[in-house]
Amino acid sequence: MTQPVWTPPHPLSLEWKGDYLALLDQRRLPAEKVVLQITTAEEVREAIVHLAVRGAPAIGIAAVYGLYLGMRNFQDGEEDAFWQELPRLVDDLNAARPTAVNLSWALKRTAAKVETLRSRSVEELKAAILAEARAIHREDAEVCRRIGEYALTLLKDGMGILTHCNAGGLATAAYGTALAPMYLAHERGWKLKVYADETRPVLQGSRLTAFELQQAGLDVTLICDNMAGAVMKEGKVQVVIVGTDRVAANGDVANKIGTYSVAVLAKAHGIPFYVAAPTSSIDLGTPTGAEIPIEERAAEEITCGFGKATAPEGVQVYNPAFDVTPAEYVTAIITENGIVDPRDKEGLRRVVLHKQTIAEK
Ligand SMILES: CSC[C@H]1O[C@H](OP(=O)(O)O)[C@H](O)[C@@H]1O
Repeated sequence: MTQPVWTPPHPLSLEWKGDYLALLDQRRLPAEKVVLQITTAEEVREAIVHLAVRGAPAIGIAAVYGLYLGMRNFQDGEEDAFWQELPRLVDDLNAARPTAVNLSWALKRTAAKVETLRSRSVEELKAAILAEARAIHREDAEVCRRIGEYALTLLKDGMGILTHCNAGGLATAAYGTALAPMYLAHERGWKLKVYADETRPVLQGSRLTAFELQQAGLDVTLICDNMAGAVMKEGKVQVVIVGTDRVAANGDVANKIGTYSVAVLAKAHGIPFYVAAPTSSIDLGTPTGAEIPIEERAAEEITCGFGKATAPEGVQVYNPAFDVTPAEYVTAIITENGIVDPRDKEGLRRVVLHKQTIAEK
């Protein structure tokens, strides 16, 4: 099993068990902790599509384990069939969700690694896929810790912090991105007061962020999304920190729907708005936020959330799962290689191409 660099104080989103992938089914949280035993690529794809596993880094990690699970039945001597199936399966897993660039980043990284071994046996190729999955999994925990360390330099003991959606341990291998500084601050005895937006329609904030932080003993207050402006106006919040699914080359940020509204409110109240972003979420190949594909999800997430009808039958619904916050509303992007102004294109390139990236250590 891949051990994260540190053991977070809550259930892990995913664990490799040697011959299957254990996924904490996040659709059942917070009421039930159900662990799925995943043994096929199709099961991984379904888990990503239906948010049993979610969060940009976590779906990238899960997808590469899925690639291994989908290729592991090939035998030596079946090299032609192996090389025919690999790109098809990469594309199939990559199509599970369009917005989080970590999904394609993890799959492309693994496919590129395996490509360098084209002359090897099927057994060696399969071993290389699994080794890359475990490396990406392991690196994520270290990346999150470093994001937490940098983010902590922007926070002060006693601050009120608002966050949106879940960019915590349940969205990553261990500690999370936006939540990483909160866990580190807690370990250092700081008293931060976290305001978690419930984050309609799938409620990642109330079901996951509030769950994680409460489990860890942190001071978390749950609010409805439409209360974010009020808590800012009342002086309860001194900083906002969120995760991201994709940062474009010009610093525009795609994140859970509602993030743009929070960013505009933060700007209106003179509150710093930070985005915690592993460099695997920074996509220099996408020029601006306008080119980031925004996933639209089923109307039922809004009209019949968690099985209770709350809208008239047949009503028209618009359900984009993400929105784009223009760089001008982002105070800074916090990565594992440093803190950068989103409008500093050279700065974004620098942190992404940083010689000290975890992968190159
Ligand atoms: C560090 S996770 C980033 C991102 O992923 C979440 O989306 P979803 O729950 O739909 O996978 C949310 O946008 C988080 O901020």
